[in-house]
Amino acid sequence: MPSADLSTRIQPAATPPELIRNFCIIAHIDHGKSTLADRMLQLTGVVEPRAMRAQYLDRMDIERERGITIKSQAVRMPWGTHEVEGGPVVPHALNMIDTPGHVDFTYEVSRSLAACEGAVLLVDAAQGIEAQTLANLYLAMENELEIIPVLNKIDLPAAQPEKYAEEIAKLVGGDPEDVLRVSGKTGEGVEVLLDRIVERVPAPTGDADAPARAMIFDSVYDTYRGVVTYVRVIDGSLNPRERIVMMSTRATHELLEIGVISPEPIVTKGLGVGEVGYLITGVKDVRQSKVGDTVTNMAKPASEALSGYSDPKPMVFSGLYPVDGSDYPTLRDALDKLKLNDAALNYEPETSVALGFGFRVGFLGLLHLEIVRERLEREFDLDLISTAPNVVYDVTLEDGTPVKVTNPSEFPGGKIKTVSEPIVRATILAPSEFVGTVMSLCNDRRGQMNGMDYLSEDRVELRFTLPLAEIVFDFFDQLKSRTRGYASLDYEPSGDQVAELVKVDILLQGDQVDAFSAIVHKDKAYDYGVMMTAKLKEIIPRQQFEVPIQAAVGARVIARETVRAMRKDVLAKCYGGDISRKRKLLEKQKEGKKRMKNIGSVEVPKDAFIAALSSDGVGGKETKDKKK
Ligand SMILES: Nc1nc2c(ncn2[C@@H]2O[C@H](COP(=O)(O)OP(=O)(O)OP(=O)(O)O)[C@@H](O)[C@H]2O)c(=O)[nH]1
Repeated sequence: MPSADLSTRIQPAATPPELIRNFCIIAHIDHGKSTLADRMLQLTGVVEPRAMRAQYLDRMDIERERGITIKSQAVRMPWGTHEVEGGPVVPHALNMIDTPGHVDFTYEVSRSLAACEGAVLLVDAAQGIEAQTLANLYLAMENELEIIPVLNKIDLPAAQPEKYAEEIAKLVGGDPEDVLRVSGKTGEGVEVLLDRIVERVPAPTGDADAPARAMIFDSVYDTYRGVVTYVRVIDGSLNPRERIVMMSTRATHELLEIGVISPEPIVTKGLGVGEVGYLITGVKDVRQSKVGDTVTNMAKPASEALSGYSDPKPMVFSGLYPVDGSDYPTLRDALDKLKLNDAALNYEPETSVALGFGFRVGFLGLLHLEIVRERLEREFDLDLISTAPNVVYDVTLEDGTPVKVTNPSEFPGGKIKTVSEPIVRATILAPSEFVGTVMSLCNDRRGQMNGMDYLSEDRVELRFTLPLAEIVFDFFDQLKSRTRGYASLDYEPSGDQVAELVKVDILLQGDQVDAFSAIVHKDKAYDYGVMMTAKLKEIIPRQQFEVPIQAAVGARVIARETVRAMRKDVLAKCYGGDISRKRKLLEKQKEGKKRMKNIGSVEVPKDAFIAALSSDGVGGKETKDKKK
């Protein structure tokens, strides 16, 4: 991360709070947040034109390639001037906190918002408001941030700033004229936006003499320096060489280095009220420096932590197996390494009859799954199979024992009282002509409608409660294809709900194949059984004997297909001749086959498993779509 020459640039401690403006940019994926951030870095002079590169703040390769922001970053930029009485004229310090836009990372977004006083609501002038903009806007409003509405990409011929300014004004209140118009690409209007931030975003307030309290809004593992923790100081100050305490775990560390990012790290003599910067304590694992936690001073500790800390909870599970079994140790090491930088990732070893040794991994959502998988494959050169993603079920047995099921094969076979599944509150935005389509899709997925609002004449916001399990598979793809790409989706967890769920097993020649088991709603068990048996019939090669493929719920078979046996042409040598001779040969063949059926076992090539389980294309579509 920091280069040696930069870390030796020492800045004086603590900027006075009245000169600080902490803000973030909230936007739907692709509406141009990173591009706008680039222009701001350039205009404020923190990045020299020759050092500029696109998406300056997105450090991870994967972020840059896919053009998405995964980890938030905070950067300090000088802007405007302020006369200190009797003193010099000094610029304001604008701290821009970049937030990830995707629903999987909502928790990180909400922590970043809590570190700001203002939010730039950035909307693509050719697209209008989308579901993620709405979700993040509501979060910002809950945090009582000053909202600065901005339309971006006004240079596009398809831009309709008038129309969308109305939409935005209706949503956040105020005059459509008040909505700024900028182009992150050409830089038009960006200076006005920076001035507006200084003018409208309130300066931070806090008690400089109180015990130190700083909120962690991000922590990143760096190979050379250990964990770099990003904080926003609320009260008091943090200074080098002090011992600090993480309030949720009571763990203590020494502050080895403290500084601000602008946009490379610059060491400072401390961080005061309202300031945003980074801490280095030499810890090696981001779990010791958790997002949302409060940092205080050990010598003079705060009595109460800042509110709102929660552990990230994995929502979606999938089995990850190396295609080549001998890669298992590499996969284990790779997961250990990724975990250093991803507090939300968790995994346990797992074995599967079909796939061998692997791990059951918990993710925040599908995009998270895809990113982890891609990083494993790319950074550690692994070839992986991932099983179809599933959610976590809470099963209660008849005797009252609770069982947590993160893998369909763990679903208890005995007497079950109830099964509950996670549900989400989903917001879908679509042009009004697609209202019927969206409703019927959500109905198919066991959704319940909670309400609907017109944002403008032709755009509607629909709200549903849906089981998470119905969304994790191909919901987003379906939504996009049925609305010709116009709908957008966002959702947040909303507790658990009891549902009639059953486990469907797949049997090959009577043997259960664990990797294909699935937990589905009882009304959909039959469809799943038929779909899976048909798919397997296609990919399992013919054997010397007949192979039945069955789908079963408990002991009841609900679907069946058969892979016919290969038939050797035993009559090949009989030219003409007696019919009874032919019959005799065929009878003999039949006998032989019967015997084989008993002794034979099905040989299924691993490729067939991979094809049947392939979850390629599940999730992360948003990011793929945008590449087109
Ligand atoms: N014409 C035009 N294109 C823009 C403008 N701003 C951004 N873009 C383009 O829009 C696309 C998305 O921009 P990004 O800045 O990567 O979007 P983002 O919102 O940061 O995306 P995430 O980081 O994934 O949230 C890129 O292809 C940009 O070149 C603009 O003002 N005008």
